[in-house]
Amino acid sequence: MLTIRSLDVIYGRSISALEGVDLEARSGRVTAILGTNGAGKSTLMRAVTGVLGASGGSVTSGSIVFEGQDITSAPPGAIAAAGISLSPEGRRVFAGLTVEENLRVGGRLVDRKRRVENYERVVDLFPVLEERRRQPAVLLSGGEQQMLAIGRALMSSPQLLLLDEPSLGLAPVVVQRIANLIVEINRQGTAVLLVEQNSRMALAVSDDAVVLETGKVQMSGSAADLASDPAIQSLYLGDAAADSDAWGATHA
Ligand SMILES: Nc1ncnc2c1ncn2[C@@H]1O[C@H](COP(=O)(O)OP(=O)(O)OP(=O)(O)O)[C@@H](O)[C@H]1O
Repeated sequence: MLTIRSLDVIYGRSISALEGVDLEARSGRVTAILGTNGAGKSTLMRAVTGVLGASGGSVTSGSIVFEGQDITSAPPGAIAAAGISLSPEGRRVFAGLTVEENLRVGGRLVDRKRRVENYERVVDLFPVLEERRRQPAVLLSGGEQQMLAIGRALMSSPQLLLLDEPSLGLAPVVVQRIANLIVEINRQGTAVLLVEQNSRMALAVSDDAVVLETGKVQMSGSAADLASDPAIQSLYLGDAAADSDAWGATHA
């Protein structure tokens, strides 16, 4: 579905952020990208969604192909139209707009009939958004804003949903809910590419996983294999995470 080959990204003239990155996100699956601060996860998200230029980055070699279409240098609108949608890090809902208006913005690229269907799907997944639909997004809790950000991304009927740090800053019980919802969204047929510092949660909901370190892929494979790998356990699923709670939700 999404195939990234030998991708190199730099910021400015020479700051290397990604080097020779290979990644495959398959249809029907959840793929996790793990890595500590500065590993290159956000850079990869920017490259896939076509917004690298806005932060001074550029692809210097390699390719990003989605459903057979080369999107390596495509503008963000074309990438969205091709079927990729992002729920950004830090949620970034439109604080002054109501919940319903936020969702409508997410559905602006699809026709009215599809928009109504997608709205029904979103409020089925997140009933609280229907209850709060006339309230400004700023009044929602952190977890509800995360649900709104994911819901807004789903409004464009993506084939591939990108989730950038959906657990960031949320309480463990809310992280658990978000994790369950990721599984449900995937079960309904949407492929998911999940960027997470909360490795425990990410590996629990994913089929496949890639570990990035200083811009390079250190390891990739099935999430189950990675979760049982001693190096991953000590580096990403270590005691600090295990002590905090089942989902290691203190990574923010
Ligand atoms: N706009 C930018 N200009 C210059 N360097 C940047 C820029 N954005 C990121 N970098 C550098 O690129 C590298 C990868 O950063 P990136 O933000 O992609 O990592 P990350 O894994 O997403 O980390 P985090 O979880 O902290 O967001 C880092 O060395 C970072 O300092």
